[in-house]
Amino acid sequence: MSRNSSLGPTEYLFKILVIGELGTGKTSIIKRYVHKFFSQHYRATIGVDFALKSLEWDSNTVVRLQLWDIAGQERFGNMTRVYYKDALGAFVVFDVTRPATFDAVAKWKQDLDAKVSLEDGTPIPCVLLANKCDETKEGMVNSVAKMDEFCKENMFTAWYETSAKENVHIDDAAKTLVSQILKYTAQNKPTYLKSKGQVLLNSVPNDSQKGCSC
Ligand SMILES: Nc1nc2c(ncn2[C@@H]2O[C@H](COP(=O)(O)OP(=O)(O)OP(=O)(O)O)[C@@H](O)[C@H]2O)c(=O)[nH]1
Repeated sequence: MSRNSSLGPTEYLFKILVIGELGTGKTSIIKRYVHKFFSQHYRATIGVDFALKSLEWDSNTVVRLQLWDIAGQERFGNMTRVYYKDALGAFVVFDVTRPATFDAVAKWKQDLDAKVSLEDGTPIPCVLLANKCDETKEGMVNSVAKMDEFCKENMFTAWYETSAKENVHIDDAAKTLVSQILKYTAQNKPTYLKSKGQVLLNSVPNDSQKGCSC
């Protein structure tokens, strides 16, 4: 593998939130993505849980995702502002077999956008996950056109039908989210990374940025 510097690849650490109603599959999606594992057993998350996923993005870039698995019941608590602080991306998850969980998506997104934003005031990149697609033969509760429109109205970067059980589209959704964050960080480095408290390790110095950018 070729490296463009003796300093090694640039390493990013991104804080990513996973939010949505109770039992929609947030923990299961993270377990599938990070540990390649699925369990039917349901144990509600209390407060928040964490997982770390490392991605060799390309030969010059390593991305570490710090995944914050936030309990569904937290929408009614007063800790979300604390949990959301300095997040650079988010997934909002709903359960395609329970329309009420889709009805709550806009509330989660509004709560998110009210409490965290990018330096320029725009919402952080956020991907909507229509989870448990393995359980619906007819497909989505909503049509593709309706989902596209909903995402536009609510400023989601993209949406995917996912299944933690059968490992459908989880990697794709994560790639979309990470590429959106990288696009933003590439345009706003280094002040953005500094101000958000992100770790940028082994950064390749350029003319305007000598030495450590941490
Ligand atoms: N069929 C199917 N079941 C799933 C899928 N994802 C999760 N489940 C099941 O749904 C239940 C809830 O999943 P969790 O991952 O614990 O849900 P959660 O969103 O983390 O729940 P809270 O911690 O309460 O917010 C569990 O019984 C899982 O096995 C999926 O893609 N397909």
